[in-house]
Amino acid sequence: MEFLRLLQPICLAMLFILFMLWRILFSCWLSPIRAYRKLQTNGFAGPPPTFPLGNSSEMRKKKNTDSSSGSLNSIHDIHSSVFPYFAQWNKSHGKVFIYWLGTEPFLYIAEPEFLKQMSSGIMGKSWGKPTVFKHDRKPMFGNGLIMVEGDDWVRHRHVITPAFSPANLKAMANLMVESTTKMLDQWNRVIASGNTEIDVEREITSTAAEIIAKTSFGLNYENGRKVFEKLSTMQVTLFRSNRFVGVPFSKFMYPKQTLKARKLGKEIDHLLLSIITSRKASLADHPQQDLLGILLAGNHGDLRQGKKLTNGELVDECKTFFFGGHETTALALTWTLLLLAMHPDWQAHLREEIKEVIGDKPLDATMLGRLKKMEWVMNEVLRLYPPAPNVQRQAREDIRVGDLIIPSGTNMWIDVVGMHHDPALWGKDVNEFKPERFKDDIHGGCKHKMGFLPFGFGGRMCVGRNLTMMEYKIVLTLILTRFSFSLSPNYCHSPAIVLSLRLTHGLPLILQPL
Ligand code: HEM
Repeated sequence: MEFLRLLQPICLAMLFILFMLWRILFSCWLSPIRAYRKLQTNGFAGPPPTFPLGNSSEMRKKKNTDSSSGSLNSIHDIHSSVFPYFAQWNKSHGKVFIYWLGTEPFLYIAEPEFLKQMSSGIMGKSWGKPTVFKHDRKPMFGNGLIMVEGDDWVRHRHVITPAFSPANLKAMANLMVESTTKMLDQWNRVIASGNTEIDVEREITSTAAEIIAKTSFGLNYENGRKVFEKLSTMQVTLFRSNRFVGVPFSKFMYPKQTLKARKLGKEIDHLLLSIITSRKASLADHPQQDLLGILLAGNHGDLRQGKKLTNGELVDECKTFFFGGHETTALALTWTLLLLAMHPDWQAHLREEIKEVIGDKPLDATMLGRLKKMEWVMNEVLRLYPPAPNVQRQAREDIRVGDLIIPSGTNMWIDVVGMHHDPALWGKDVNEFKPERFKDDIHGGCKHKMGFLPFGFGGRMCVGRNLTMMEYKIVLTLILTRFSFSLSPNYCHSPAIVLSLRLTHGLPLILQPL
């Protein structure tokens, strides 16, 4: 009897261990293999994976050998340096194939017609985001608009979209002028002290952070800086550690980074929650016209009726705005300054246009729409150096593309850099800086409308693109009217992916006041 009583907990413990082993075996081995077989029987192939790393070790090896700085001759031909493994597999497997991140199969897509057919019948709310990235990026975006799915995505998008309306954005123009002018005054002081070389990447990034802190949260830079610094540290911790994404238990291989990212995530949540709580308390007496103020003012009604975000959701959206709102725009501007430094003729064209459109009048948001050449330049920069270098999806239903079926649950990786640098879509001059491509064609002469995707596609297209366009034009106009610039001999060209497409060694420019 006594023996039986002792046996019971041991049996239960063994059952539990067996259950856990079964779950691990199922999620790390059986389920991915089943997904892989399904993809294979549906006609998809790719580089052979090994268990449990998939193709990750091959990808890491290629990255380590191929991502050295490029020569200035083929400077913009970046696909083979930022995604050397994809460039290699493009040659052997074409523009649609399967590769593995750990035990997660991904369908790689760099073929616009395939993308068009795949996405034509799918609404924004019916797309998923790969579960492996949702876990991986949780401290960064939580369940903000970039990651949320289904009816929750509809509710978030419904509350957020009006905050980015042209009327609301116009009210932010003065704040942008103010922060940029402060930066340029500082450049003048540095130059007056005898130093004509400035790392403009650092300067633009911190001004873009100041702009988003003011336009999103009505914060001065000091308060915004705290959130910004923690987010930047988290980004580097999460995305520069060369981790094995998708490999089971890989987070235990880097416990220090995992714990650091989690701790930073909590600190940021805490900071943002205190900002939101105090803003809510003062909403009636001090309504503010920044993004958070507009969100809070519109955020009434019943959660179930789809009109309201909880405090936790607001925190996640603020993180998303902070990250999505400053880094991508700062990168668009920084890559532009690199290209304009290399092409002084385009600096001159833009100055001429600014003179015609704005003249000596104070800069005002209503004038910006007439800066057409600046739009061509922006598009060409986003084509050559897209700050968001890829877009990811997960199928939530079986999707038919011609004779092929993409099974529900399939992860997809859309290679934006690959499509933007594909000579079959853009012609032989694909790697040349030619803003005039966009003169009479919003697709820049690309042979397929879905070959140019700097802001994503379909219902999930970037919600902040109008804000970006306004900030881009204001900052660039002010820089061009006050300075001419050329590339410093200290510049080292080494674009790299750290979630976004970034410059590894900054952008030192030689500046000359006009
Ligand atoms: C040059 C600047 C920018 C670029 C290149 C860019 C790029 C993108 C891309 C490619 C997507 C689609 C992601 C996907 O489909 O998975 C996206 C979505 C998004 N972007 Fe941007 N973005 C920029 C600026 C901004 C700004 C300024 C904000 C906000 C302040 C912002 C907020 C968002 C949000 C919230 C989404 C998710 C939309 C949804 O899924 O419904 N972005 N962005």
